[in-house]
Amino acid sequence: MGKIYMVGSQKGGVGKTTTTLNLAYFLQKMGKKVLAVDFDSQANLTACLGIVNTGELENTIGHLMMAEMEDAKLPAPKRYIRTKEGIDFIPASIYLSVVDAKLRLEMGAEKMLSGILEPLREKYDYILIDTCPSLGTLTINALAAADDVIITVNPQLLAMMGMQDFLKTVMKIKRRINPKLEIAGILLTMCDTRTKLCKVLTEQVEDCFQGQVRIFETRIPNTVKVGESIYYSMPVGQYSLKSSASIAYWKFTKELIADEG
Ligand SMILES: Nc1ncnc2c1ncn2[C@@H]1O[C@H](COP(=O)(O)OP(=O)(O)OP(=O)(O)O)[C@@H](O)[C@H]1O
Repeated sequence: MGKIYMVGSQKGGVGKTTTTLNLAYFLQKMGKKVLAVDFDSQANLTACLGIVNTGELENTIGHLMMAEMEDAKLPAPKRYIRTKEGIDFIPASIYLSVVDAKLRLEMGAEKMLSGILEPLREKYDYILIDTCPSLGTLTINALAAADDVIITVNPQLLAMMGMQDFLKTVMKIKRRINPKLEIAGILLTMCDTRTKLCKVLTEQVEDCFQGQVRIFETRIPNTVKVGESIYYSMPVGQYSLKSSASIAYWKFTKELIADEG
């Protein structure tokens, strides 16, 4: 049975999509069967996987969520799961924002994504959910579906802002909806160790969460190679295997699954 990771954060632009994409890439390089789910109406992960006109897509995660809400039969997985570079994925589009608005009025709304992903567990070793930067109904759905959360933090932005709110939401969902939910750890992304600000904010995260939440040893460096790889719709591991970000994401993938045996 596959394990479901949510990659989340209350902040935008902190490397959630980049982490989901590269984790998926390196897991499949290790021979694991991976499904990446774009659960953000910005559809950045979908674009990173080579689909540009996302507005024209029919079988997106938004469409599946709508069908789930309406108790309609879901299409067969082969109709909505696509594959790029060995990574299976479910795309997103702006339609997910329509679903978001409808979800708020729906009874038992927090379990919709779980209803879609549970039957897929048996086909995959890992299911990775890329989420939007909010604490709204979509994020709650992702937390209700996940086993573990990877929290991405960019220590160049005000790293601590909103972290406590995000952790409180995770704990609330664990208590009320999804008792198996755990925090896999905090991943520091876009680290520029040459800058004083990055060092100060990294220490702040360590001081605040050490002993409470795991902080991954691997730090993802800030490098132009990531932007370039996204421009070419590729994981950085594929675009530039020897780049510092690629090496770091490879290390992070091994660190993440090391305890799983
Ligand atoms: N290690 C890195 N080095 C340099 N740039 C990076 C790195 N990681 C991500 N970026 C860039 O930062 C921007 C935001 O990254 P990303 O889309 O992964 O964040 P996000 O948290 O998913 O954003 P959102 O919350 O808007 O979905 C992108 O332009 C991406 O190319």
